[in-house]
Parts: sequence; C-alpha cells; structure tokens
Amino acid sequence: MVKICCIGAGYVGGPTMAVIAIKCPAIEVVVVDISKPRIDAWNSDTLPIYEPGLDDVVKACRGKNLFFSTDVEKHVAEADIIFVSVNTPTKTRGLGAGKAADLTYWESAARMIADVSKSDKIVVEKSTVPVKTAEAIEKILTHNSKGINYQILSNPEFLAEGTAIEDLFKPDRVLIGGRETPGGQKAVQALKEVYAHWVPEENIITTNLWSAELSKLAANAFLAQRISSVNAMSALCEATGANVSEVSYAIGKDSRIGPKFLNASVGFGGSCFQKDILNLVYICECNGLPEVANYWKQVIKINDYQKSRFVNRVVSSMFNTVSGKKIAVLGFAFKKDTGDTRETPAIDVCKGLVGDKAQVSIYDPQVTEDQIQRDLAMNKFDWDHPMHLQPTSPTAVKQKLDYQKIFDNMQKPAFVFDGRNVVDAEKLREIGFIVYSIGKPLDGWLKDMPAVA
Ligand SMILES: NC(=O)C1=CN([C@@H]2O[C@H](COP(=O)(O)OP(=O)(O)OC[C@H]3O[C@@H](n4cnc5c(N)ncnc54)[C@H](O)[C@@H]3O)[C@@H](O)[C@H]2O)C=CC1
Ligand SMILES: O=C(O)[C@H]1O[C@H](OP(=O)(O)OP(=O)(O)OC[C@H]2O[C@@H](n3ccc(=O)[nH]c3=O)[C@H](O)[C@@H]2O)[C@H](O)[C@@H](O)[C@@H]1O
Repeated sequence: MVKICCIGAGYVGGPTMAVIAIKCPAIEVVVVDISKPRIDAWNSDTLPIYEPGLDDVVKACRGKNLFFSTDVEKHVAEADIIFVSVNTPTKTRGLGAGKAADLTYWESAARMIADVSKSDKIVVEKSTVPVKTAEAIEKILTHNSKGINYQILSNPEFLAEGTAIEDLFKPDRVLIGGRETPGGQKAVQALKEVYAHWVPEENIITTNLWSAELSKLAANAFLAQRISSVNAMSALCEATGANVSEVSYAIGKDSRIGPKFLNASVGFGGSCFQKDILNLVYICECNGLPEVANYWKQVIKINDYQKSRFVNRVVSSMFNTVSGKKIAVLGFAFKKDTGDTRETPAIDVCKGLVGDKAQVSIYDPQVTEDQIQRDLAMNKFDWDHPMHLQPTSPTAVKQKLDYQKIFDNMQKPAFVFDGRNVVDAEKLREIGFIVYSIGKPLDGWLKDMPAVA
C-alpha cells in the first residue's frame, strides 16, 4: 500500500489530502501537524476550517484510509510520498522583510524529514514557494542523506477557499514539476498516478521544477492583476457615470479576456494574493529586474488604493466625519463561504473607520468575536506568525436582512455602502437609503460629497 504523509493540516493540507483519500481508497493518507488543537479539531465533529462539502468527504474516509496525527516523525518516516503544505508567510523582519517569503516552517519540515527518514522518499512542495526553493530543499535533504534517495517535486495547489472541494474534485489542471533525470521523471510518474485516479490525463501537466514553482506565483499574480484592473476601472466608472458591471460584461464577452474574475470589489484579500505578489516582486528585484518588480507592485498599490478609496467614500459621505457614528459591518472574512480572515479587506476598512472614531459593530456568521478582535489588534504581516487558528464554532445559519426594518431604526439620512456589489441598490433606494455601489453611477448625495483617496 502506498503511504502518503502531508505535513501541515491547514486550508490546503486538510482538504487536499481528504480528496486524495476519498479518490484513492488503496492509498493510506496521514495528515500531520505540530498544532495539537488543529489535529484535535480534524479528529472531531467540528473541523478547524469551514469549507462547503468538506465535512462529508472527511467523514467518509476518516479512520479508514485518512488519519490526522501529531506524531509527525513516525508518519514521515513511514511514508513513500511526503507533501509539505506548511505556511509560507511574508517575512516580517530581516533581509527581504515585508516582501520575501518566510521559509522557516518549510526549512524545519525539511530538516525533520532528513533526520527521521530511513527509506527513499518523494518530497512534494505543496506550499507556494519562491522559484528555486526545490534546490535549497534538495541541499538540506541530501546533505546528510545516509544513502537515502530523495526526489523533490513541485506540485502547487490552485484551489480557492470557499470552493476547495469542488476545485479539488474537478481541477482545471494539476501541475507537477520534477528534475529532468530518470529518477526525477520516475517520481513525476508516481505522483501522476495518484492524481490519475480522478483527473483526466490531459489535465495533468508536467514541467521542469522551476516552471512549476514559477507558474504558481504567476497564476496568482495574473488573477490578482485582473481584480486590480477592474477595480481601477471602477474608480473611473464612478467619475464618468459608466457602470463597472456593464463594462465587465462587455469586455468579458471577448473570448480572449473571458468573463470570470472581473467583479469589482473593495479589494482582494486572502492569505495568498498579496503575499505571493510581494514574493514575486522580491524575486524580480533579486534577479536585477526592477522594471518587472515595479510592474507587479502596482497590483498591490491599486488594491490598497481601492480599500482606502472605500473608507474615504464612507467618511466623506457623512459630512467628512464618522466620529461617534454607528456603523454596522456585515461580513468580515475575505470572501463568502469561508471563515478565513487572513488579509481580509474588512480589516483595513474597519481600522480606517475606527481610526476616524466610528462606533463599529461587526458581524460574520463564520467568524467569532475573538477572531475579529485579534485581527483588528494585529500588525500588518503578523497574521500568519504564529499560526492563525480558525474559529471552531461558526454558525451556518443564513439570515435574511429586513432592510425596511433596518431603515426605520436608523438615523437619517441612512446609508448603505456595498463593497461587493451584492445588494439590490434600486430596492434600497426605494426604501429611502442612500446607496454606494462600487463602480456604479453615484447617487446625487454622493456626487455632492467627493471622496479623495
Ligand atoms: N489557503 C489557500 O487557499 C491556499 C494556500 N496555498 C499555499 O499553501 C501553503 C499552506 O497554506 P494554508 O494551508 O492556507 O496554511 P495554514 O496556515 O492553514 O496551514 C499550515 C499548517 O502547517 C503547520 N505547520 C507549520 N510548520 C510545521 C511543521 N514544521 N511541521 C508540521 N506542521 C507544521 C501549521 O501548524 C499549520 O496548521 C502556503 O504556502 C500557501 O501559500 C496554496 C493554494 C491555496
Ligand atoms: O494560492 C491561493 O491561495 C489561491 O488564491 C486564490 O484563491 P482564494 O484567495 O482562496 O480566493 P479567490 O476566489 O481567488 O478570491 C481572492 C480575493 O479576491 C476577491 N475577488 C475575486 C474575484 C473577483 O472577481 N473580484 C474580487 O474582488 C475575493 O473576494 C477575495 O477577497 C486563487 O483563486 C487560487 O487559485 C489560489 O490557489
């Protein structure tokens, strides 16, 4: 029986391994982590992360061929294939602080693999890492190899939170990079066979190691760039009377552009887009490519601009001050169907409003009060140092808001600021609200109260 061990039971390690286990009943999959609370939660009825469909997959194979354990060394020693899916946050201090990826967790996992292994291993980079990380890992593993053969593969993950199970069941592609040696190619084949249990062969792409590592950073950079592009357009729409949804639809009809990922928003969030672009910027700088670095930096700058533009719009609409005013924030996670708050734009928006002394009340059905308090107290880039444990008691209750009742209870004029373009603005205007929707023609009131970013 092939044995797989995955180091890191987070948003990637947990769902990815659960799907491998359910699709490959003949493979034993053990997910290990140094965090006991996280492993305990994976072994309980309340999983440590909320992800639609995840519960069913875990329950179907846990205890059969899927296991969660803190006995990291034992399971690493026994495995044939080791996935490393630990966090790779942005460095907070030292060389490359605020940009480079912090590989501390990765390095300690690699050293532990080197220490405990007694048989040949395929080590798979699942975490998103800088290009050439495999070379560094190879050095650590082979330095004291005691005759053990290690093959390093890059197999980046492309799942998005909120749709992880769907994405894993039907990935657009699986990417596997390996050394172009007979040993490297044999390892690529072994991993390909795992995915071939459910992914059509033509969707499994194999490349050299560096292409696979770079493709992951490039994919996230391109995706984030689309959002910054449409968000940049949203500002121009507001200034000109164009409607960003109509513009997105019109350009998305061009098959070369495509319709997906063109929703204007208060800005992108999540643990990866910003981190991975900063990492890409740092790699470009280290390779003497400042023009390329500056090109990608703009994606982050527009994202920051969009968040502060939103806060300024709120403040300027209310006579340039929100001091003492009651503001309800609905939704705090970085997107729907997740409880993950890492780098959520809501943090910047709430901090901006609180900075102007607003009285802010925050609600998200998937995020606990404790988590929100911690997030708002944290410094930039600290959110992934140490581990960011998710709330274990989210409610799945979907509540319908009674906007008429809300309006009746509010001081007038009553405002709604929609950072996601999800409310029915016309209906709310009929009730009497002044509504701001990103990138949409402005209400008369808002036109008279120009916001400066
Ligand atoms: N969250 C996402 O949607 C995606 C994340 N990624 C990448 O996957 C990687 C992991 O991300 P997440 O799962 O979100 O992180 P996470 O923070 O949720 O999980 C990482 C886990 O690794 C554990 N860990 C750290 N060092 C360890 C060690 N030495 N031994 C055992 N366990 C250790 C931590 O305790 C933590 O539970 C990152 O590189 C990220 O960029 C890639 C695609 C999607
Ligand atoms: O490397 C990663 O971590 C992952 O990053 C993203 O996935 P994720 O961040 O989970 O979620 P997305 O759906 O990409 O959303 C990211 C942010 O962009 C925002 N967004 C997305 C789409 C859009 O049109 N507009 C927009 O503002 C979302 O609200 C959210 O804040 C990528 O989509 C995944 O392919 C990748 O594997």
